[in-house]
Amino acid sequence: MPTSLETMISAIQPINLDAVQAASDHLDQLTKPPGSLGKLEEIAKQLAGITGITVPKIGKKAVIVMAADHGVCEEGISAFPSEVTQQMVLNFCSGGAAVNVLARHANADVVCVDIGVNAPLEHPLLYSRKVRFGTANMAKGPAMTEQEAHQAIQVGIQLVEELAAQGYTLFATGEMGIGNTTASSAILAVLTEEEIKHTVGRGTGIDDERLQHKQAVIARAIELNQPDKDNALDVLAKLGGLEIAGLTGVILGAALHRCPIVIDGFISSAAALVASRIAPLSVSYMIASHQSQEKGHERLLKAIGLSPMLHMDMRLGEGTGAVLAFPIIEAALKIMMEMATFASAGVSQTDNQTDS
Ligand SMILES: Cc1cc2ncn([C@H]3O[C@H](COP(=O)(O)O)[C@@H](O)[C@H]3O)c2cc1C
Ligand SMILES: O=C(O)c1cccnc1
Repeated sequence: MPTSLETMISAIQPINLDAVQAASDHLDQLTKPPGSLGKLEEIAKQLAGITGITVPKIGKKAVIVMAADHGVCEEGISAFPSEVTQQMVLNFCSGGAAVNVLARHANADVVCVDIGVNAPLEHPLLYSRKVRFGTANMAKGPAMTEQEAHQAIQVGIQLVEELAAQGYTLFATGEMGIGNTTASSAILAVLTEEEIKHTVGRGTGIDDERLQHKQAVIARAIELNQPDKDNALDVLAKLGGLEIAGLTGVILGAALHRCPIVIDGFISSAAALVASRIAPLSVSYMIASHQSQEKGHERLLKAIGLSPMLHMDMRLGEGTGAVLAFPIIEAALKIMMEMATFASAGVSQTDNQTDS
């Protein structure tokens, strides 16, 4: 691992357990049976631990949508052509994609990043951080060099640093890249030593025949590249995508800046799995938003140690599930701020008759 990345990773701190305890004590004073708000309480405690503040305030919110192309598309593994990636980037920039709508609903900003789209793209709202014009075809050789994977991770880390300086405190992962469920499935298979048939799904909606072909392409890519399962950076470089590497950086950057990072669907979770292997402490900064319908996502979340809060039968990516979770996260903080305590409301906290 490059020393700059090692230094950064060693700067990630564990979450503050005193703040978690203080939040837990406060929750138990509120007018409800202990633990009865379930995951809302877990989120409130996690936010306290992440920020080190019992009842933190949320500043600006952003979903970072990393976009890149995949050389493996020439194998015919998606239901859509690669050109859709660049077309969707312009759609994100003009505010018309699903994630734009849901981000507006959650009062969050969409930060769209060209980290490796296979076309020269320009738009006043686009963050141009291209590492290269798409990956190489992983079925014929490594998708990218380790140096490029590292560069893409740094793009993500630096972007979070920039946004944190502008007052953003809550982040979500999003992505766009035709072919990226292939890359994500391959990463999942290698890092968890899982059989390919359990890690590969239909992505944009391929039929049975194409699904079998997709599995065969992934098997070939793994056989050819021989990624080292104990070296997540090697796996990321050989099988990954530039947007997946960029999101790994976003997750590490959020952990470094003590900000919660909401993880979207299958592809975002592949980036989270890589982050968890490179920097295990980063997991406590992650909040899993939803369970995607993509096959393998449940396994992927389990491998990281995350439990999703929403089951919406969604399978889009872009950060759609993650921004949908923003209002729930804010609701958890409102509970901490606005609920009356047993003492202030004059509500009995114990059954005195049983006690006596
Ligand atoms: C119009 C359109 C919008 C999307 N937004 C996200 N994805 C999602 O689908 C792609 C992954 O599926 P596969 O691996 O099968 O290509 C990614 O771009 C992902 O973000 C989209 C796909 C399409 C077609
Ligand atoms: O869960 C996802 O992120 C997903 C699933 C299918 C296609 N694109 C994205």
